[in-house]
Amino acid sequence: MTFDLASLGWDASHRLPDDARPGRVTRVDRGVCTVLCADGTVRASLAGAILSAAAADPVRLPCAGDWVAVRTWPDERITVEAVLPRRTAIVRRTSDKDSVGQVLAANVDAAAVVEPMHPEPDVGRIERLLALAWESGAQPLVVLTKCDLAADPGAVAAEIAQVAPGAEVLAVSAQRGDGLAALAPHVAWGRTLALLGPSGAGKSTLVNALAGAVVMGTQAIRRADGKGRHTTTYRALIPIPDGGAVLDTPGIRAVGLLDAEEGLERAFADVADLAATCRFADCRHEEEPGCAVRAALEAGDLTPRRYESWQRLQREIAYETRRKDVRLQAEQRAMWKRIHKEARGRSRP
Ligand SMILES: Nc1nc2c(ncn2[C@@H]2O[C@H](COP(=O)(O)OP(=O)(O)OP(=O)(O)O)[C@@H](O)[C@H]2O)c(=O)[nH]1
Ligand SMILES: [Zn+2]
Repeated sequence: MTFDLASLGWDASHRLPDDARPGRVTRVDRGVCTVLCADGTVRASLAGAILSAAAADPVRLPCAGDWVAVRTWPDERITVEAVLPRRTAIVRRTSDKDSVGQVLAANVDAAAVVEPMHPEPDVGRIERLLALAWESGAQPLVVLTKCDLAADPGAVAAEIAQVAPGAEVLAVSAQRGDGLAALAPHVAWGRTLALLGPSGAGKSTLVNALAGAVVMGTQAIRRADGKGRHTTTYRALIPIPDGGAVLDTPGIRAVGLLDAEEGLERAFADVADLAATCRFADCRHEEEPGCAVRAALEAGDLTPRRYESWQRLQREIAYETRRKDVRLQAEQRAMWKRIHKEARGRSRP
């Protein structure tokens, strides 16, 4: 089997180590990457250089969507030798314990925040995921699924557009095929669309509709064979027959933000623009005179819900960034201690 990597957006200007060939990671399971190369799909383990880089920073681990350099050894073993520089990366904070980043998807051109219209979209979750999407460097959009179940899909889409400045908002029904044409430009030749959303939002159903075939197990199918509720247990990049790819992320329950100030500014451009016109540059939007944010709240141009959502996400980012800095400082101190100890050991007669 041969595969045209250009259909997935391969950029031939990437430099590869000698004896290595390019490929794109379609999924990762416990350190083993499935990589789509020009001569077909291979399973590859991680080279030592990647493992040691990842020990210092888990963001260096390959993830779905990464372009990598693959090498086949004389004993037929296949390894991923390097992760090529990412154009875009969707990074979340992993656990609440330590402020560490985890890449959910790499090199995607568009990042769709997928949220069901029925029973009703979770506006706060859309805002949070939009901040993550903007931060990634990809073009964010909002895909409202299951529009066949909504009484007035147009009204819901218009309402969500209010909290998604700069992002296209689409209403789709994978079941009926409604609205899918509007997504086509994002999964065209050379382009990759990532789907971000909660379990049950209909991401797998959407992937199948876009791929024109059943490539992902959906919840409905899974229920039939009595398995668990969360159907997508891995991140997967799915090539689309006419070129392009969709990258499905697992039903992510919690998405923490980390170092996402810029993403937040973009996702809340309306509020950030207001804040920029407050009389004082360091306005806390409390009692200060000439506060444009308070004025907008009083005039009803800004909803208290959105204002509070913005403040909450700002606080979260500030807190996590501080925690990460503290952790990095502690790691650095531990490293210096070790170096000094070793040096003392060596200088002893
Ligand atoms: N009515 C209607 N139901 C849909 C539509 N799309 C998906 N569903 C249903 O919604 C449920 C969840 O869909 P999935 O595609 O499995 O959801 P998912 O986001 O992939 O969930 P995870 O795999 O757990 O992350 C299934 O029962 C689907 O049949 C749609 O357009 N209309
Ligand atoms: Zn103000």
